[in-house]
Amino acid sequence: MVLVEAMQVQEVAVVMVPFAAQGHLNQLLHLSLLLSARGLAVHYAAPPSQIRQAKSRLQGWQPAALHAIHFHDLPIPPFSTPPPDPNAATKFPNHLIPLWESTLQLRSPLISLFHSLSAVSRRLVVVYDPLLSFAAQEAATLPNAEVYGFHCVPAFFHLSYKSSVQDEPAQPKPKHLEAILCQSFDDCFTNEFLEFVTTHRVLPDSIAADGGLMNTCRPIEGELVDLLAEDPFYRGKKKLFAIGPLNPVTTPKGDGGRRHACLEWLDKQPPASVVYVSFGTTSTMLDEQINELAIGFQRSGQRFIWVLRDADIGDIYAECEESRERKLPPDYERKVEGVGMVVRGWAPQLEILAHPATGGFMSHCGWNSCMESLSMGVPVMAWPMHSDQPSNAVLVTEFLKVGVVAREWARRKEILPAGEIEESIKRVMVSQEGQEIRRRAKALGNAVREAASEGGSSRAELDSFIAHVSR
Ligand SMILES: O=c1ccn([C@@H]2O[C@H](COP(=O)(O)OP(=O)(O)O[C@H]3O[C@H](CO)[C@@H](O)[C@H](O)[C@H]3O)[C@@H](O)[C@H]2O)c(=O)[nH]1
Repeated sequence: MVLVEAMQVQEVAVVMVPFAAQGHLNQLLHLSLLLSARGLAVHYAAPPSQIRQAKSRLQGWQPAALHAIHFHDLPIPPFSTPPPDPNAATKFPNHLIPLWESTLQLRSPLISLFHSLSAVSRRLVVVYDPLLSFAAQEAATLPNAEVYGFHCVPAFFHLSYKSSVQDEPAQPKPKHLEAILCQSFDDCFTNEFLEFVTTHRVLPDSIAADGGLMNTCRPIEGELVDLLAEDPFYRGKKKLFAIGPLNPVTTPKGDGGRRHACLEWLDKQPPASVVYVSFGTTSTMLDEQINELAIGFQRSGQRFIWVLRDADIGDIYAECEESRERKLPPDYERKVEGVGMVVRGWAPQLEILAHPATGGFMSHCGWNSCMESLSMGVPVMAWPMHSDQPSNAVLVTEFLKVGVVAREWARRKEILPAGEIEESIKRVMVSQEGQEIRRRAKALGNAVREAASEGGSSRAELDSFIAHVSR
């Protein structure tokens, strides 16, 4: 009986179609590993440099786990990889648009892949990023295919974004959520990106999706997932599976290789004493702001690890047309030695957040960072930059109350002075108010980890998704 079930599972081929950006590649790679660990045959299809990037930056899994995934390097035409512009009017990574334009050419190699897998599988299950919804349109033409949209952002973002843009009357919301969900955030996206989305109709309104998968969970926003499931797109027809966090929630053990120096340093610090600072892979700070951050951290007197890097370029393995030297105040790293560490390359964020010495996270609130922080019980100092981040910051600080706003969205065009940076660090790390925030973050972390463990709600929804696609 067990053997028959296992064979049936193998008759299902799951194909992941991630959008080309670290925050998107990463979530679908975690999901691939979760599904393949449960016996499904998983295929991950993307341009070669994106696959290489996703694999090399994976955290929380033993590298050998990757051998179970079938990676498909799909060709795309050459594209330019300009550097990010720190002086741009908004922080949205417009410099990635040439890459995204080029990934529109994935349609043809994807069709070939879908056809060949469909021919040898009882069922083809395509999990696609809605920013590449042509993948769903193509797969849906095959008789044995099912398509599931994968949402890289929380239900909160969908609900608040829909409230701000939709022409039809907004979906009624419970009174207590009305104010929090109806805030609108200007300038989250650039006109160039919105034009890209509209011109290529990468997000058509009515994709024939069979359901949706969300990297979120009931302890974080169960009520909001239920509300989203009431949306006319899902109501009564399609199932939404809240299966997050997708990142491993037990302290990652490392792979026996050399540990990053910042982890060795963290080992020597007192519990919950270090502020981790990182603004993800799509944001670039002005030199003036870097200077204020440096002074603010130093003045706060708190220990810190600061990941000081620009946004990724389109192909991180290509030579960048120009690279910027990010200056710190003179002799800064020597002056903060023992208290603060500046990391200029890639930091092991998941391990840092899971480390008992980490007590707070100054973050741009990208959804991976939010989920990683929420699952490790680390409170947030929110500094949103673009996209879903302003609304994620509201979710974390106003709805969940596990963080403070470090930089208000309304002040996005200002250089935030060192004094205010110092203040938000102290609010979380050492104030009376911070004590309560830290307590809530810890309790939520426990609940999120339970949700992802045996008997938890996210595990049950993942089981239900696996049973559904393997039926
Ligand atoms: O030195 C570093 C820098 C980043 N990370 C990891 O990189 C990921 C960053 O992802 P995220 O926090 O989501 O930020 P972005 O890279 O900015 O992600 C983009 O994609 C996300 C998912 O759609 C959106 O929520 C964001 O707004 C969008 O900017 C996380 O897993 C981090 O752990 C590291 O491990 N080390």
